[in-house]
Amino acid sequence: MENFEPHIKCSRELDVRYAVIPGDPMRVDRIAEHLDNPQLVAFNREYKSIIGYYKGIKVLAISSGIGGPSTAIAIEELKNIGIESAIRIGSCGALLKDIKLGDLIISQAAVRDDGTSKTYIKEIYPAVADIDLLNASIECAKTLKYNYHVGIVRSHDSFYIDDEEKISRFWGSKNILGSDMETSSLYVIGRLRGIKTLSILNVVVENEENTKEGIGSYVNGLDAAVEGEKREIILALETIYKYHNK
Ligand SMILES: O=P(O)(O)O[C@H]1O[C@H](CO)[C@@H](O)[C@H]1O
Ligand SMILES: O=c1cc[nH]c(=O)[nH]1
Repeated sequence: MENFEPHIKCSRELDVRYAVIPGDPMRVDRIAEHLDNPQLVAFNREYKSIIGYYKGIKVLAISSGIGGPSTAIAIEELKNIGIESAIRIGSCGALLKDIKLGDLIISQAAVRDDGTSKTYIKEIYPAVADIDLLNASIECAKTLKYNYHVGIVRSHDSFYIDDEEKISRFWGSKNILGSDMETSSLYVIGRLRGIKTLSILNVVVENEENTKEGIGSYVNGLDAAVEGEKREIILALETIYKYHNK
């Protein structure tokens, strides 16, 4: 009998090593457009999954939902079904002014300003990308001629707190490139469980732009952030292809 994981509702029978992980379940459908023979696997809670092929390589696309807790559950259950490498394709706010809408941030490491990863291990344990996936993605981004930045991001838990602007300015002043809500959990828990991880982020809010308005225009499909999303999908899939064939 197939042993389905309780939240993601996927099993080892999928026989897949690579996962692409957006936060938003709707982004899974947009990943499907880049795969051959995409098939819906499951849609339970925030976890929507499809399986398909990219240039002959089997890939699972599965949403993580928002934040560390749901991401942690996804990583744990993906490990159980045999995933070896996972690339997040997320959206983020830029913390520096030369990083523009639709630019990609290839996250080398993350500031652990989330709660979830701290429940696993103390903050002196670093949140860093897998070096092979990181290098492959940089090479692919160069070949594709995308606008990209490589550096450290900050993952946080609270979107609408009163002093978010002040906090963002502080981290920007420390040369942190952008902020999201999942990269640090992905990197720490992935590392602890032996899954190679990388997080590629699409800038949907520029530095000092109003966060709510920026995200609103992204979800309404109005601007360069939509092109950025397409690019991060292609970059993640090309990275898997390059890494697989190294
Ligand atoms: O677009 P996703 O991948 O969900 O990423 C970002 O968007 C959500 C907030 O709008 C958070 O999950 C944040 O990390
Ligand atoms: O500003 C932003 C935009 C997206 N996601 C975040 O976490 N912050």
